[in-house]
Amino acid sequence: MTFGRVNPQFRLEDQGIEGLGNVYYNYLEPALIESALARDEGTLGQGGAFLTTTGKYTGRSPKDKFVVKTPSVEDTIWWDNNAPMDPEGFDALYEDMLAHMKGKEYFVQDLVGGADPRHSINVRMVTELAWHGLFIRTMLRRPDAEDLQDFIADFTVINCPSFQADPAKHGCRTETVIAMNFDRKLILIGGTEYAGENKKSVFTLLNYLLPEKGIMPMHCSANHAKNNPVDAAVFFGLSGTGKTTLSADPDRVLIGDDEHGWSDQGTFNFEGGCYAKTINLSEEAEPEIYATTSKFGTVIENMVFDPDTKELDFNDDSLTANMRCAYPLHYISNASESAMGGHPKNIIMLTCDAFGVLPPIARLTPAQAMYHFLSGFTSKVAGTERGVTEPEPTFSTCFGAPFMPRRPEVYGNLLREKIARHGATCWLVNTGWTGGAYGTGSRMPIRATRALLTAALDGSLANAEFRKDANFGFEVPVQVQGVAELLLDPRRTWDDKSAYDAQAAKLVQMFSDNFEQYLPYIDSDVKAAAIG
Ligand SMILES: Nc1ncnc2c1ncn2[C@@H]1O[C@H](COP(=O)(O)OP(=O)(O)O)[C@@H](O)[C@H]1O
Ligand SMILES: C=C(OP(=O)(O)O)C(=O)O
Ligand SMILES: [Mn+2]
Repeated sequence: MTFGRVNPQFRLEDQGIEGLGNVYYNYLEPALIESALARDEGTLGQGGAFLTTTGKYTGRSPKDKFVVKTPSVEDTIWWDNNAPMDPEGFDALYEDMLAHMKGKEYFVQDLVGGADPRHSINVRMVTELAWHGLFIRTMLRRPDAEDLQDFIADFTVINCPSFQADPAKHGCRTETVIAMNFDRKLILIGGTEYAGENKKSVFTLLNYLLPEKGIMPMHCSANHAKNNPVDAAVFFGLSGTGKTTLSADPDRVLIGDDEHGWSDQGTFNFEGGCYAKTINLSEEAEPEIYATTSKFGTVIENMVFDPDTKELDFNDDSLTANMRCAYPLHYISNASESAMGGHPKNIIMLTCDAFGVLPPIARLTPAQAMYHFLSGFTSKVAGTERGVTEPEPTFSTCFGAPFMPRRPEVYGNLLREKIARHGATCWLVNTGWTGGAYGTGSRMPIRATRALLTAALDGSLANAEFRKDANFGFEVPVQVQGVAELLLDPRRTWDDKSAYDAQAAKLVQMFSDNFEQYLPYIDSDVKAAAIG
C-alpha cells in the first residue's frame, strides 16, 4: 500500500525499488511524528518536540564514507581524501540493501537542496525511520504541495539503519556505510542512525555538482544585515567552532547555519533548517536556539530528559557530547524567508583554538585568507576526562574535508576569484581558549565574540588601530568597544609569557608542516603569506 502525495509517474517502483511494505510519501510533520511514535522510535517532548536516541552512532562516520570509482568521476575526485568503492561492490550493496528492505515500511520525502531555484537539485530521501523523514524534511527545502505532482528526483538517498554492510562483499570498512554513486545518482546509507549523515550526504553531493557551474559551495553559516540582504556575511568553520551559534544573531537576519553556495547572484542556503548542538545550551546566551527545543516538530537527538515532565537536561552528556536539535529555519524569529543574500561583504573563518594562541579576531589579506581556508584549522579538546590537558589539532581543508569530493584547489581558486571580484573583507575569529590552553584557560565568552563580530560586520572595526601579529603576520585590533582590551592580545592573557611563546611556536610549526602539501598548487603570494 502507498499513502500520501507523490508524482504518479515517479513512485519507488518507477525507480526499480519494489516489494516494500507500506510506503508513506511526503507525509507532513504531524503524520511523521504520529508514525514515529507508533513505531516506538522516540517520545513526544515539551511543546511537541520529538525526542529520540541513536544507539551506538551518535556522530558521523567519516571513515565509512565512500565514493564509487566510475570512469566518469575518476579524474575529478580527490582520491586522497575520498575512499574509493568499486562499482561491483556498490551494485552488490544496492542489491543486498533492496533485498533487506523488502516487506518493510518506508518513508519517502521529495525535497529540494538549494534555496535559489536557479541552482537547486531535487533529492528523494527514502528512510526506514519515520523520524529520519521528519529530520530531513526539517533540514532541507520543502517544495509546495502542488509541486510534488511532477517531482522527479535528480538524486536519491536511501537510508536504512538496520542494514549491516559486509566489508568482504561490498568493499567497505565496517557494517556502517555511506556510499555515493554519482553515475547512478544514488547514495546508500546503512548501519547508522545518526541523522546528520542524511544532511551531510546532500551537502557532499552539492559540493561535487556546483563547482562545475562556477558556484562555490561552502561549509559555512550565513546572515545579513537587517533590511539589507546585500550586506551578507558567511562564517566558515569546522564542527564546534560556532557557525550555528554565531549566525543566529538577534541583530541580523539568519540565512542558514551550515551549508551555502556563492553564485554570480550571491549567497544561498542549501537547506531549510538548522542543526544545533544542545550541550550546555544556555537560555541566556542563546535564547533563540534554546527556545526551539520545546517547539513542535523539533527533532532532539540523544538528550537525557525527565521521563514524566520531559524536561531536557542540557548538561547531561552521558549519551554523547554531540547532543543535537534540528528545527526549521523559521523557528528563529529573524530568519530570512528566501534564505538568500548578496555577495558576502565579510568572510569570517571561525576556529576553536584550544592551544590559546590565536587572537579572538584578526583581519586577513586575501592571500592570508587563502592560507587559512586551505589550512582549515581548529582543535578538539582531548576528552572530557579530568586531567586531560593536551588539545588535539585538526587541519581539515576548506573547513570541511570530509564533505569535499574535489581537490582543495578547486574550491580554493573559486573562493579566491570571488573574494577578488566582490572585494570581500576576510577575518579569522578564534572562539576557543584564552588565558591559557585548554586545561588552564577558559573558552572565549560568547558575548566577547559577538561584540567583535558586530564591530567587524557593521564596519566600525575597520577604523580601529591594528597591530601585526608576531606569529601569523595578520592584523589584530588593539581596542574594540565593549571588549576587554586584554582579551585582544592572547599573550597578555597568559600568566606565563614564556609558556605562551613556546605554545605559539608549536602551533606555527603545526601550521607550516600541514601546509607543505599545498605548496605545489598555490600562487606565490599565498606562499609568501605562508608562515614558518
Ligand atoms: N565564544 C564562543 N563562540 C561560539 N560558540 C561558543 C563560544 N563559547 C562557547 N561556545 C559553544 O561552542 C559550541 C559551538 O557549536 P556550534 O555553534 O554548533 O558550531 P558549528 O555549528 O560550527 O558546529 C556551542 O555549544 C556554543 O555554545
Ligand atoms: C552536522 C554536523 O555539522 P556541524 O557540527 O558543523 O554543525 C556534523 O558534523 O555532523
Ligand atoms: Mn552547526
